[in-house]
Amino acid sequence: MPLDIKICGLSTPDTLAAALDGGASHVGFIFFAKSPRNLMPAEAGRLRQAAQGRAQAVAVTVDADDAALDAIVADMAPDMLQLHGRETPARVAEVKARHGLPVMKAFSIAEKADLEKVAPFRGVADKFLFDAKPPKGAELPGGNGVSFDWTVLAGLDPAIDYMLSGGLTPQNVAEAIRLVAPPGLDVSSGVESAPGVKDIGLIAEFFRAVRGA
Ligand SMILES: O=C(O)c1ccccc1N[C@@H]1O[C@H](COP(=O)(O)O)[C@@H](O)[C@H]1O
Repeated sequence: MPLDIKICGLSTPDTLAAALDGGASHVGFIFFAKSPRNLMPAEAGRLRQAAQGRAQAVAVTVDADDAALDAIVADMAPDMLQLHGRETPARVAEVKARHGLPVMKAFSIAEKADLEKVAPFRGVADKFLFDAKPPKGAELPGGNGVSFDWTVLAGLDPAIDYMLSGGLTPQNVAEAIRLVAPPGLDVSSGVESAPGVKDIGLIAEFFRAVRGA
């Protein structure tokens, strides 16, 4: 099965084009005011048009209420919603029913025991994203460029469809693939020259590293 690759936190047409030309299966747009990658829904809606028919456009939200999600869905028309906060299984089910869109639920992982949090979401969320726990005092629940011990994913039920995330870079992605052979990868900070500033060269380097793995 081909490896899913999501380039997340895109905010310009040229870096989005680099992600699509590189072969991204998913492109992510952030809706979180404290993030340097934050977009307004209409802005993401204009950008995401280039991804139509080429990659899944993912709206990344954090404990968003119905009004915020309504605006994102109306103005951006995402293919998928990523819920990156403390959403419960009931809330995930509610969001799916309200918007009729697939949901990727994110989890913060540090040790094997953290994977037990996934069970109540199986059959509710369509996909999972395993990210590192944010560093103490961090403003963002994700997009911190921090990795976790990927080996905790070894032995995970192969029926769990997930993206490995957190601190991936062109330098370490081959090692992540070698260690856990994840079905998908998600990168943001690792393809930036500064927080929130995606770099076309680093995006291309990331795809080269994945292909060479
Ligand atoms: O990237 C952000 O600013 C962000 C904000 C709020 C929730 C999630 C966010 N990003 C997600 O975290 C992963 C990992 O990022 P990184 O590669 O470690 O920088 C990113 O791909 C988004 O899915």
